[in-house]
Amino acid sequence: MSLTIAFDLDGTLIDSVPQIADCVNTALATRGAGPLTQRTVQGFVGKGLPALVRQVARELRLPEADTDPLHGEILALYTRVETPASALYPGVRAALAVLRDEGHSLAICTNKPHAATLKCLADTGLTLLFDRVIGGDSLPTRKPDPAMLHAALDGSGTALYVGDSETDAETAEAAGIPFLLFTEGYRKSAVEDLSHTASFSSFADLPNLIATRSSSL
Ligand SMILES: O=C(O)COP(=O)(O)O
Ligand SMILES: [Mg+2]
Repeated sequence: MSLTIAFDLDGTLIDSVPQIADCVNTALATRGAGPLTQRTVQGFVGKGLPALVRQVARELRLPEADTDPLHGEILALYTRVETPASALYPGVRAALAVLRDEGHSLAICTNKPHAATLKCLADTGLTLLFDRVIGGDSLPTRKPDPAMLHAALDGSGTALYVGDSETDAETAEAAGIPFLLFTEGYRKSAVEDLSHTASFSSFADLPNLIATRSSSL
């Protein structure tokens, strides 16, 4: 059966924290603030850029009035930063190609800003694999509101969502869509504490996992 499969991006297909931390630290350096470690920045990823900037400002006790300019500067850097192909988690490209060859429709549902998402997909050579790309600023609401996932799935009833975080688990639950949890991303909770249909730790296993699951959808 052919499915529509939506994928989260940061911490799911791409280990993007080094690029995100670079953008954050470049903007902070102009204020004489920071740098933040990649580990700290990783803890702020998953709810979109405005939430990340609020957490950066709180961490460094920056003046409230600086939050909007900081967001604007980080967004401008984020839209231009190069993502190396080596940032893809192992096996991602091959797994996506197999799923396309099997006739599934693929989409992106990420809280990363849309322009930065398009650049990241182009840099890593993934653009043509996806039929739809919904970014964090594509709609009036972000994940965990289910609207983004519904838009990414474009009304398809036979669908799956693949992601790495608490936000993704909540989004899938709110949308009523089966959720496959990639365990090697940026989650903070134990796997058993996240609502999910199945989990996987290697993209080499994903096509088979989806083939097994699709018979019960
Ligand atoms: O929080 C972000 O900006 C992006 O995170 P996501 O790709 O995991 O949704
Ligand atoms: Mg993620």
